Amino acid sequence: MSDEIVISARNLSKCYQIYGQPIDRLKQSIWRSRKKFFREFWALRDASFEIRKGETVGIVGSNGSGKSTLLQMICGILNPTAGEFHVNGRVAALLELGAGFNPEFSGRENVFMNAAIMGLSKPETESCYDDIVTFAGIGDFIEQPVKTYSSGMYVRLAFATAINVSPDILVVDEALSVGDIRFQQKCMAKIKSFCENGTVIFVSHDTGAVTELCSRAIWIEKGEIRMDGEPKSVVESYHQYMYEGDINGTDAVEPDSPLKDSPDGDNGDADTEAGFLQVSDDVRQFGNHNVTIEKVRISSGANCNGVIRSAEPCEIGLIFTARRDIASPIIGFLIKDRLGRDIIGDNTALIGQNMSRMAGGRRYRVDFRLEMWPNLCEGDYTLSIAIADGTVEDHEQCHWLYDAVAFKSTPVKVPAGLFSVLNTDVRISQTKV
Ligand SMILES: Nc1ncnc2c1ncn2[C@@H]1O[C@H](COP(=O)(O)OP(=O)(O)OP(=O)(O)O)[C@@H](O)[C@H]1O
Repeated sequence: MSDEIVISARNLSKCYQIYGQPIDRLKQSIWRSRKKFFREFWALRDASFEIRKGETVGIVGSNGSGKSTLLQMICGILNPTAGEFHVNGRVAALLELGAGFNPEFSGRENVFMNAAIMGLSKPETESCYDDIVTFAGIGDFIEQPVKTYSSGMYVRLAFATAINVSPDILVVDEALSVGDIRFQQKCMAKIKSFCENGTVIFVSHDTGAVTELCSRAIWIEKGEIRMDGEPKSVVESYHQYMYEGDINGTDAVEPDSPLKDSPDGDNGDADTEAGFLQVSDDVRQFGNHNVTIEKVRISSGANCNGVIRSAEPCEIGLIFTARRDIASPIIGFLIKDRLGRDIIGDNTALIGQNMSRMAGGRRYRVDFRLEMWPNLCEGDYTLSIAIADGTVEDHEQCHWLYDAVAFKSTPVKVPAGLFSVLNTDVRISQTKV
């Protein structure tokens, strides 16, 4: 990444005019600015940021938060209502693929026309033409009018054109549908290789892809930038916001309210709690605090919270106190890798474990026993733990601890991907030729 700023936005805003009924539009055109027949809706307000050359920026946010509006302004498809905006370089938009194609023109003519719109000279387009045709893989159809193309062929050619004309900035909407699974993977591989050197802006609901692909993330909510920074923290705050939406209005007790004494008088036992780590205050966490997770442990044999070896049994344990009755507890864990990608997770509801009501004022311990720790890539991982009340579809988060424990996982054999199965038989047979 260089220091060169390729996109800069200052107080960028977009306001739509919402008309109650179609006739109001006509009235507005007659009355002009003397009377207002619409209400204003600010899809984006005061967005300020700078994007440097080589950055891969993921944009996250809930539905209708303003992500596409921002992308469309970056690509010049929409004009801002207010604010300043500068783009330094050629932008390839993978948004509405093929929107600029003329159906009567052949594929070849459309490639040249689109490339010209993106600022390429004829010799420049000629030099990348073969790459475009090879990437699109539509064979002789390239000489046919695009109105004869299937929808898949249409987007293949549009994608191939956009990505092969050496753009400086690639703008991608994840909702982009680019044909069959093989072509989608080819597109993702192309986008990933572009990410290595080019500048990419990437809108996605797949927060795992954002932490994996991006060097920076911007979270937009209700038309405003809520957070801009390192992808893992931005995604965690966004997740937290999404869950807190569920728990608004609950009469949660204060996190620091005194705990009731346990009716059993059982407030911890040094022997049974061996290896458990006290949750420290600096662990990122959220929830309504109807439950407080106090201690956590991941262990394998004699190893606690340090190194977990593949193919060995593993236990994940937590000790918590219910401050209120929890009618339908769901307890789960999530293992993430160093890029924040979710690798393994499970919870009592998915396991089918029947969980009875947990009584307020009592202290509980839950242990997950994993028969065999999977063969994960060698590296650093974290354990997140959560307790919710409700069903998988509809619940309140009581206490969620992000990355409560960090540990290393060592494989029994080097996996070719993120992990591998533990035992694979190979059978070789031969016949005479
Ligand atoms: N042409 C338009 N006229 C009026 N309102 C619009 C128009 N286009 C978008 N909006 C509104 O602006 C808001 C932001 O829309 P936008 O498409 O940018 O959201 P988004 O974050 O991309 O959503 P999603 O994740 O669902 O794709 C939404 O409330 C949407 O209804």
